[in-house]
Amino acid sequence: MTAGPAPAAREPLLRTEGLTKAFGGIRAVDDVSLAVAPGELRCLIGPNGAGKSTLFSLLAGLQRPDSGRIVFKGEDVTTLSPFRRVRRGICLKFQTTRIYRGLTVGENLTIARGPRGGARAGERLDWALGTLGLASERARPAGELSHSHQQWLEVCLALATGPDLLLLDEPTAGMTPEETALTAEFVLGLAGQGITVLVVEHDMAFVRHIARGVTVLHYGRIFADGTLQEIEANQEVRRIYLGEQ
Ligand SMILES: Nc1ncnc2c1ncn2[C@@H]1O[C@H](COP(=O)(O)OP(=O)(O)OP(=O)(O)O)[C@@H](O)[C@H]1O
Repeated sequence: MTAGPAPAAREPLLRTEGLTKAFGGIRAVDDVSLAVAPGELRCLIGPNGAGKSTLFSLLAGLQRPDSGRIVFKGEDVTTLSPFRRVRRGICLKFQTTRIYRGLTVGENLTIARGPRGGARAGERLDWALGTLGLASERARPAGELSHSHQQWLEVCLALATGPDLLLLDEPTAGMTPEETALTAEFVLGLAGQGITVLVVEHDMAFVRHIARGVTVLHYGRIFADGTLQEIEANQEVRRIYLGEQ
């Protein structure tokens, strides 16, 4: 049997080329070239100050890079505003909550909802609210929710925009191990529904639960990239990040 032609490489959903952002003398993000395939779920890890949040803020358009490009679905979005990126399908869930605490859960969701995604986005949102225990809380002021439910509401608000690429910055911060496990299951569920997800996370229990591709940032650069197994077996990563000698 003769071998057929090699399958065409899949066009990444997101690509960065030489992305760089400095603050004074510190290169927070330093020449980062990254490709994320459609439907991929990837964790971004690295020591404090490695540049993870800055990279996310460049991807979401909250800051402009000094140099380099961001290409999303084949379009150069490097100079687009955050609002226009959301319209194109990139949405960031912040590390800290940005909900309107005095408004109800339902009102927060109404404000966040955009024109993208149609019925499918609505179904995903209903699934998310049910999975995270928020479906019965629609009439409750968001400020009365527990810490974890506020975090989850924030994820749902990002989801309400109908994203193709969801950026989650430390979604399990301050959560119990049980809440962290539920968040990991939920993120796996999101990926199962075709949403591409990049997650910055310090909690290795979460990263292990997800057990997908991992990118390690260190001093603003991509230090290592691979499967969870490859990253955990990498002695240099263990030394810089996992705290081993
Ligand atoms: N607005 C800013 N002004 C000056 N320096 C900044 C600014 N934002 C980030 N930095 C610096 O850039 C570097 C990267 O910071 P960043 O917050 O992106 O790292 P991080 O990997 O997200 O860290 P952490 O895990 O602690 O959240 C750090 O040295 C930080 O002090």
